[in-house]
Parts: sequence; C-alpha cells; structure tokens
Amino acid sequence: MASIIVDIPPSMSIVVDHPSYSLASNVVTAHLLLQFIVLRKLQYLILTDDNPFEQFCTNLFVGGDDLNPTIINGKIIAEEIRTGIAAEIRQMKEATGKIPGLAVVLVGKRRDSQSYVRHKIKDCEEVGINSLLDELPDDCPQDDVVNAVSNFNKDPSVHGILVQLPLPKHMDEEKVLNTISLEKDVDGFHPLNVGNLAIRGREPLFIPCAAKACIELLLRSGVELVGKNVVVIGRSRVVGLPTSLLLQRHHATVSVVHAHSKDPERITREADIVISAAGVPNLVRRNWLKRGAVVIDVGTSPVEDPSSEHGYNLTGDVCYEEALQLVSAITPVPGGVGPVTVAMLLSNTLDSAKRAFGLS
Ligand SMILES: Nc1nc2c(c(=O)[nH]1)N[C@@H](CN(C=O)c1ccc(C(=O)N[C@@H](CCC(=O)O)C(=O)O)cc1)CN2
Repeated sequence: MASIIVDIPPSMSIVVDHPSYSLASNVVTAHLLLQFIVLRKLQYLILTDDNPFEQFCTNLFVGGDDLNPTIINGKIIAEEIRTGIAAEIRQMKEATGKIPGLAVVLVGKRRDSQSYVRHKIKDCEEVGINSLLDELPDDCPQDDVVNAVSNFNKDPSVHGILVQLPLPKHMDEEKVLNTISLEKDVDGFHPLNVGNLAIRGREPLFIPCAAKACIELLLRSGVELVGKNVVVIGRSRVVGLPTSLLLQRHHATVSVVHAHSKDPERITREADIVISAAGVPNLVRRNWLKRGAVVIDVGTSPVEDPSSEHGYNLTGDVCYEEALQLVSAITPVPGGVGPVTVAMLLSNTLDSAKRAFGLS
C-alpha cells in the first residue's frame, strides 16, 4: 500500500497510508486533514474507499450544510419556452396562414412510449402545432414503419417526423431512422445530423432534444460551460452521445463514462458538471460527486413502489437525497430534463417550419 508523508508545521507530520493517497498530494488538503486530527485530538483516522481522502477533507472543512442547492425546475423552464414558441406560431399564422406540423410514428404498446407520445401531442396542441400520429402494432414488419415515414416525408403539411424509440427488437433502428428526410429529422438522430454535430464548422439541421434540453437547463440556470469539466454518464444515441458533442461546441472539457469505464466514481468526482443518462436508478451516489458540482439527471426509470398511485415511481440516475447534501444545483426527476426535452422538440419543429416557409 502506498503512503505519503507531509510535514506541517515543523514539529508535526502526517502519514497517509491509503490507496487513494494520490488525492492527498494536494498540500492544502493535507493541512486541512492535519488540522482536523489536531482539533479532534485524534490518534489516527481511518479512510475507506467510499470516503475518499479529498472528498472527506472538502466536506469537513469547507462546511457540509451551507450550500443550499438550487433545484432546477424543468417544468417552469419548459413552460417559458412553450410560451415563446406559441407566440412565434401565432405570428407565423398571421404572416403565412400556415402552422407547423409534427408527425409521430409509434410502434407497439410500451406504456412509457405511449405516455411520452401523449405528452408530445398535448404540448403540440398547446402551442399551436398540428400533430399526426401513426400507430403500428408491435409485430408489424419493418417495411410498414419505413412506409409510414416515407408518407410523412412526402406530406408538405409535415415539418417534423419522429419515430418513438425504442423500436421492437426485430427492427433495425438505424435503417428506420435513415429513412426520415434530413429536413424533417426533428429528433436529430439521422447520421448526417449527428455527423454534422460532431464536426466543428458544420451545422446540423437539428440537434437531439434531450441534449439541447440539458444545455438549456444549464444556461438558463446561469451555469458557465466554457472550460468546465463535464462528465456525461452514458453514450446512447438519444442522450449521451449528442450531449457530449454539444457540450464540446460550448467549449466544455468533456469525459464520457460508460459501462466499461474503470473507476467511474473517481472520474465523475472530478466533474464541475455531471450529466447522467445511464438509465440506472440511483447509480450516482454521494461519493461520485464533488462538493459544489452541478447535476443534470436525465434518467427516468420506473421503480416499483406498491404504495404509490401507479405502483411505481420514476427514479433518476442520481441518488437525489444524497446529492442534495453537497451539490450546488440539481434537476429533479420527474420535473427536470423531461419536460424541457419535449419543449425542444416543439422548438425544432418550429425551426423546421420556418425553414420550409422561408422565414429563417
Ligand atoms: N424518438 C425519440 N424517442 C425517445 C426520446 C426522444 O427524444 N426521441 N427520448 C426518450 C423518451 N422521451 C421522449 O421521447 C421522454 C422522456 C421523458 C419525458 C418526460 O417529460 N418525463 C417527465 C415524466 C413523465 C411521466 O410522468 O410519465 C419528467 O421527467 O418529468 C419526456 C420525453 C426515449 N425515446
């Protein structure tokens, strides 16, 4: 086992004998630890793996309960965005006599997908977007989905098309998404839109909604991104990958943690901002977080709870109660990223209609 000896002040010395000793190479931290030992008249201090050295010291000496974290309210932010979109659509209607149209293809009867699609259609109605829904059975051939998309591609009243994911296992998601016309790809999942998001100097026509929602939540909460260490947990097509790409466009230093990452706790603990999109309830515990970090929780997993109204609770990736004790800002689940994701879909659909009507 490695050890480190720090002399402070001249007559005293401190020996840290622990695997996470490298964190202690920070002399300020060592000073703080020594002060603690002297103050409490301790003979020795045991550091365990879930109580790493630096985090332990930071929590002790910078104070543990004075942070008063900001709860970032996604419902209010989404409402503000929708109000702006509704006003623009009213103006558009006055100027052109036309409104934007969104087409949704829903395959199967997954309850979560049905619920998300309902949210999308309801929010479309609220802001004045016309919505069309094509529902297909779980066991339909892939060609039926491709045909549904192709029909919407040809329909001039449709400015945005989305295929609700995930698709049933027998379908090739990539092939289906490739059939969506680039100009109507309001989810931003078409490989050309993703590729253009990844390349500096290129502009994708659409950016995936959850990625946009994360950035919107951060910027509207006054969180600076330039030069910040951001850890994105998860690398999915829907959230993790596009969010990591979009953050780089905002000049953040981005690390992506995934199922094969070694020591994800340590990597995440170094982040100023953590965006978690793993879909694993309560994955991120207190010891994953740096004091004062900003946390955006994209996870929404149903966790069984017979005492709740629907028999389950929507649970985020981040252990909320634990995180509240040391973060500076956090999004709740529900009521955080989800509603803003849908607002971003409406915004992408409006942008698409503006392009089609020559208004942008
Ligand atoms: N084609 C797509 N499929 C999927 C996407 C997507 O962006 N495009 N994302 C997710 C699901 N999703 C949108 O489709 C989504 C998830 C969650 C919410 C939301 O508002 N959640 C609420 C709670 C809702 C409830 O109570 O049921 C919240 O977090 O407060 C909206 C959209 C996968 N598929």
